[in-house]
Amino acid sequence: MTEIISAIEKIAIEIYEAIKTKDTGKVESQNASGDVQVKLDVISDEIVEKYLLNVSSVREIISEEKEKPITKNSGKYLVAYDPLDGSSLIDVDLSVGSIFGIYENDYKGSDIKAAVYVVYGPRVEMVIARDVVEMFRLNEKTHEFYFVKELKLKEKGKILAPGGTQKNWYPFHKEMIDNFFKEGYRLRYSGGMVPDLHQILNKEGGLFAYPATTDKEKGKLRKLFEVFPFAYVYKKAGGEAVDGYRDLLSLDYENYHDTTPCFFGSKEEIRKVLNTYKENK
Ligand SMILES: O=P(O)(O)OC[C@H]1O[C@](O)(COP(=O)(O)O)[C@@H](O)[C@@H]1O
Ligand SMILES: [Mg+2]
Ligand SMILES: [Mg+2]
Repeated sequence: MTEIISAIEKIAIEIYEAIKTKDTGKVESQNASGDVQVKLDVISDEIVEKYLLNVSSVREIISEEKEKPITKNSGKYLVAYDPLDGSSLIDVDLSVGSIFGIYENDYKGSDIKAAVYVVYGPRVEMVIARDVVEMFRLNEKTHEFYFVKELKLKEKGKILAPGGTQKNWYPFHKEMIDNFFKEGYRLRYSGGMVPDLHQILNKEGGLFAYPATTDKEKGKLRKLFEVFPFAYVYKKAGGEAVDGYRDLLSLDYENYHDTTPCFFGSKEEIRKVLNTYKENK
């Protein structure tokens, strides 16, 4: 596992360099989810592949940007990754990220054994979730990551990241979100999953929601590359992560690019989500 983490450190430094220097334009191609790709999606994916395929303990990798996995004939771990999450935000200079789920045997929620994400913002920060959740920061002079703090969620927070197109929210979901705001929660949503979830962890509580909507019954965020890794991080940080009804890490998948509605947050906020969804099943 440590050789995977040191590979991700090198990946983060190289992607950060690419973000600062490369063209943010779009390419003709689309990824496996049908998203239009920006050049940096492709460049970032190539950087991840270059390093991860050279790690002896990695047997297989699969990218959000590719249809199928790349398999070697030895190694213990499977890595599912989003090389550049929120890439459409780069040309407005907002923070973006990379997400890595480290699995054994398969890519079900219960197969995930660790998760790592990187935030490319005013600083570069890396969060590693194993038994606990630890945050590191890049020293841009020495090119080394140094430990900053452990990330823990309190029972309840004060900020809310309500994703999805609001005109397509189910009425009961809209009422639940409105009630949080009536309780005084502050809106904190950038459209970048990584910085939005990183903010809640650093503020020690709150709720991120990307629900089922009338136009996207299964939500938008991808199980293997985005949802299971962050579910692992939030649960290890003392929070919860559900699809509205079930623990996200209890979910299986059918296709590599399956999406799911997802809620990540402090225990109290997730209890409210579960109660609301149960009443409106
Ligand atoms: O623009 P929307 O519908 O709110 O969706 C925002 C979500 O989509 C994403 O940008 C999808 O990420 P990708 O850039 O990897 O496709 C997430 O980062 C973010 O949480
Ligand atoms: Mg993504
Ligand atoms: Mg992406």
